[in-house]
Amino acid sequence: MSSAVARRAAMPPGPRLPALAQTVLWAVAPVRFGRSCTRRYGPVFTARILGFGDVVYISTPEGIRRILRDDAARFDAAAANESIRFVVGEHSLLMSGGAEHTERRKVLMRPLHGDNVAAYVEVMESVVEQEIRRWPPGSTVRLLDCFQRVTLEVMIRAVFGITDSARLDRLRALVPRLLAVNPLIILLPALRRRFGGVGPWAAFQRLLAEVDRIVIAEIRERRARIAADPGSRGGDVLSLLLTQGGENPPLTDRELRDHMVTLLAVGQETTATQLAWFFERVVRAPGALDRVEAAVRAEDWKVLDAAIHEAIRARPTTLDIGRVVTEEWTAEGYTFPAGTLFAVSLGLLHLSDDLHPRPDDYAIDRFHPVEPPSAHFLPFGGGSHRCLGASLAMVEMRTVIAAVVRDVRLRARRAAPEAVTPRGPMLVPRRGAEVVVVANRVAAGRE
Ligand code: HEM
Repeated sequence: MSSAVARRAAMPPGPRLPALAQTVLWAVAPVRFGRSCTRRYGPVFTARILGFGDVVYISTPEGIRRILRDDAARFDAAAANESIRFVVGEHSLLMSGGAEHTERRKVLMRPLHGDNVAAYVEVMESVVEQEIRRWPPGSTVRLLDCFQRVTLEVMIRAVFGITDSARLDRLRALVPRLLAVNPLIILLPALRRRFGGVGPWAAFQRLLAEVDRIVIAEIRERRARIAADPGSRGGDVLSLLLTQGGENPPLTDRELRDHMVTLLAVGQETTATQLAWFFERVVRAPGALDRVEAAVRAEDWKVLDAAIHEAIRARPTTLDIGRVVTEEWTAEGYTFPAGTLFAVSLGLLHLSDDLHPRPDDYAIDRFHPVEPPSAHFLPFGGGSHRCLGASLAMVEMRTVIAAVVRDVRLRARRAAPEAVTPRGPMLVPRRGAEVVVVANRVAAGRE
């Protein structure tokens, strides 16, 4: 037996299909592919994905806890994020590990802390109100597009603190194109060539350069403005990063740029997509929308959070997070060599029949009044890489949902659930969460 065959024999079982066929199934319908492999081979299986090689999927609570917490020092998250280094930059939190990661995280933690985030609610309310006014009664709206606009606006104003209207307009146009980066250039480094200035890489480079110019110009101007008048500092994340005290040396323009683009890359589409899935689920589950409306009226935030958590469980925006093990590691009856790539599948954990009975049903009571054990539900990951924007995301989702259900009555455009469809790194509702606006108290022109 060759050593490659021997190594593969020692790996967890997985589909025998050729790598190309597995890659196509994984790329077209990742949730269906993951769930059918789990049913057949169990919660630890090996898939062969072109561009990545053997990928070990793991969705047991014990395995996930060990990778994210107990044995975290033996796992490298940055290596698994390598494919997006060219977007987020070398100073990004996503590109660091160990002590360097701890340092970078500390820097970003304070501005994204719950107390600061509460100050963004006013901006969020005004942004969502403006969006809702554009939904005339009787019309069909694609909520994913609407919430993309809302979360981008919140990001530009509350996180970047940009008020210059020319810059705002330009970023509004550029960012969606930047985030819709052609997945082929993420997966296939060989395509990252300029080919004489034509093709997806050259186009992406031009886009990134323009976003960088705007972000760096904003950083420089803000730095100068705050230096001239410290009282002009805003409460946004960029201003807080520019003025943080302590022993740390001030952040360079490039470091700030990488932090800001990272927040944009990981925070905007996730929240928009999760909001779209929330309504896609809630308008279809019998009684769920009424329950959410009653909770908002009664300011019963526990029920609203339960409804949000259940939507995240039932419709994850990404199926897994990547880790590369840096030394031999024994778990789940296998010994994995250093360099093994793991897909830590929070999505498959949340869809497990054993841990969440009838996982395809949307049921708010799964999370209320008693929540499932924390090892069975990790919406924002865990351990040293746990989502830094969890407070911001939860506050934003509560605020947006509360505003929508207070003023608007929605119903599903079609009874059938929308299919889960990959779009870039996100799993989105195929029709963009289409709903019909039954009534709207604030639609433009009604007063
Ligand atoms: C519903 C929305 C969101 C979900 C479901 C979500 C989920 C996650 C998950 C599962 C991770 C862990 C990744 C890992 O361990 O490798 C993560 C990391 C991260 N998230 Fe979020 N996220 C959301 C929104 C946000 C927002 C709004 C921001 C900030 C503006 C943000 C910033 C980050 C950052 C910076 C990390 C990297 C943390 C680190 O590596 O130390 N996220 N997120």
